[in-house]
Amino acid sequence: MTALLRLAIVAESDRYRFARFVFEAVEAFGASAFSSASILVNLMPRLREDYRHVGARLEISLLVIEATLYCEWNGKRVSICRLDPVPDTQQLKILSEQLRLASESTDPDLLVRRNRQIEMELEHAKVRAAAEFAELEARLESKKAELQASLRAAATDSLTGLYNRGAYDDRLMEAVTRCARQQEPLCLIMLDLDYFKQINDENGHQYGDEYLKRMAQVMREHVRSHVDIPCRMGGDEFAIMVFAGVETARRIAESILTGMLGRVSIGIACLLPSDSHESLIGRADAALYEAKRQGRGRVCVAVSEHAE
Ligand SMILES: Nc1nc2c(ncn2[C@@H]2O[C@H](COP(=O)(O)OP(=O)(O)OP(=O)(O)O)[C@@H](O)[C@H]2O)c(=O)[nH]1
Repeated sequence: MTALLRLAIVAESDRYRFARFVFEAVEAFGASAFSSASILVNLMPRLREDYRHVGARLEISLLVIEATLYCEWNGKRVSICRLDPVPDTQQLKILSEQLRLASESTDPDLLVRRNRQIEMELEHAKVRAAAEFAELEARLESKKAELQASLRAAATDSLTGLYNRGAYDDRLMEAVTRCARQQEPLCLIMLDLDYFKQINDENGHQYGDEYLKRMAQVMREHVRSHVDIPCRMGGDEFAIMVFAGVETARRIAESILTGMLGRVSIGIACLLPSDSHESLIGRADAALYEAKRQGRGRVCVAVSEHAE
């Protein structure tokens, strides 16, 4: 006995599919299509009855037993036609494979199962992709944070937390260019602690460090946060970019002087239309030098500055 085809009848239309496969087999064996058709005509209502009786699913097979093609379901067997010549094993194998492929490609049960499988795989792929995306995003965020932290570190003086010399140079260049183009006020305040060497020598380097930190704190307290830019140039030298006129800069400088108990010399220069950033630094430096020269602990404004 060779089973050529097993099919599940789960919908009315499956009976017709089965009939089509029977005809394919009859044709392949070169048997009489006419007599097979008349048998099928009688068979179809019986299948419908039995399908309705079982309710949901009727398993049906197409078999070759010796020289006869049969249809079998629910323990019932109906002969479709005699096969002459008797097909050999190879022929049966090829036909059975053909029918299997044809029935699988349209088997509603299989299609539903395949769809479910595809849906499940898609769902898994979606979940996997979402997880991978979230992980990628988290990695990107942490890289971004790392990058921002290292950029901040590169621009920050580690002792005081103020901008360092490199950042000061960049920011001043930008500020001069922008303020000159937009005709906005910019003052540069240069500050240098008085007798800091002596403070260090008398109290130790660690005390000196704390003193530098104190200076940074006083500067922060008196500049306008998120507007003006305080920096540590190196050693006991500091600077502030003040985005305002000379009177505001002077007020800030006086407050810092008071905050440091009069022990800092301060020079101020304001941006002139003819200024480059070097000439602005030069005049602020000269004003600071003048403050030192006059005896320290004071604020000097560069000579060419106008009042606000
Ligand atoms: N504690 C400490 N000292 C520093 C640091 N950087 C520089 N110094 C010291 O700061 C001192 C600066 O001395 P000077 O340039 O002579 O300045 P000064 O003693 O304030 O003199 P005047 O500015 O003329 O009043 C030196 O002794 C440096 O060693 C630092 O990060 N920490």
